[in-house]
Amino acid sequence: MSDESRTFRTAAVIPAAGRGVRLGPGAPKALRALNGTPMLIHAVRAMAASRAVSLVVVVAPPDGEAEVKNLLAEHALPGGPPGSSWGRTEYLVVPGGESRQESVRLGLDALPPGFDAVLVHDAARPLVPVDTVDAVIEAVRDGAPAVVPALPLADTVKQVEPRADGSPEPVLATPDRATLRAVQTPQGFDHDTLVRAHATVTGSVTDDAGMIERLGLPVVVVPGHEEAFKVTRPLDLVLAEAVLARRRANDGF
Ligand SMILES: Nc1ccn([C@@H]2O[C@H](COP(=O)(O)OP(=O)(O)OP(=O)(O)O)[C@@H](O)[C@H]2O)c(=O)n1
Ligand SMILES: C[C@](O)(CO)[C@H](O)COP(=O)(O)O
Repeated sequence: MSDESRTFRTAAVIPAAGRGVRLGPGAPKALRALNGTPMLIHAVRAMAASRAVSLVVVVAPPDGEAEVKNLLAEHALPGGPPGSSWGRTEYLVVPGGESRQESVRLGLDALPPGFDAVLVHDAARPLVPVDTVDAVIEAVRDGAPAVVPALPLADTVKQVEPRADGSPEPVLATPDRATLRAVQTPQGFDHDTLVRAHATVTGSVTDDAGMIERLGLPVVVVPGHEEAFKVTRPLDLVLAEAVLARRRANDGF
């Protein structure tokens, strides 16, 4: 990182308030364990691993704020426990909302003044490598108002006419796969632009960059990473454990 990076302040907001319905019954998804450690802690460590990130705001399940604070205090984190000011990275916990969008806005509301850039990172993407995090920050620092990491698609994609009754869905079109990307997080934003988007854009979106698109501002893509996949369904847990086992074998971590 250049000298300039010392004056460019970046915070990370981690929405972690979802239930994880698609993962099946159990604790809220972010609190479920991967290799014995809550998914959320992996995600927090992934953000704090970047030297550019000086504050991590965790948006907890609405009834899980105290539990999340305890988890952050119990697990080793770069910069020390929540509230500590002696370390490089500080941590805050706030309660989340009904939707991902609302949870992100509540996390943004908790940010103290003085941040240039904000990352928004799903707790459900616990294994994103630090190089991907840094690539996103770098592109924001270079002037992009919004940056998303993304990967080309491995499958052919069909546009269909959805059928709620379970009957076969008619195919309407086959979009050119070369122009499509599967979008991941952390997504990175100019701070003021993201705050404006959350204050003014109405209607639901599935990612924060979608709000910037609705403002008519540019969003750019940097390469994502296979290990930044989202833990959504039960098989994703198996994959995440396998990735961690491979890291342990390779790095002794
Ligand atoms: N009200 C919500 C809903 C989701 N999220 C967070 O948004 C991220 C991405 O959402 P997703 O993977 O869809 O999580 P869930 O909403 O928990 O999953 P599901 O739709 O299966 O319930 C997750 O880290 C999740 O905790 C959130 O903070 N607040
Ligand atoms: C933000 C996101 O992870 C980017 O791929 C995704 O849009 C979240 O969507 P979900 O339907 O809430 O999983």
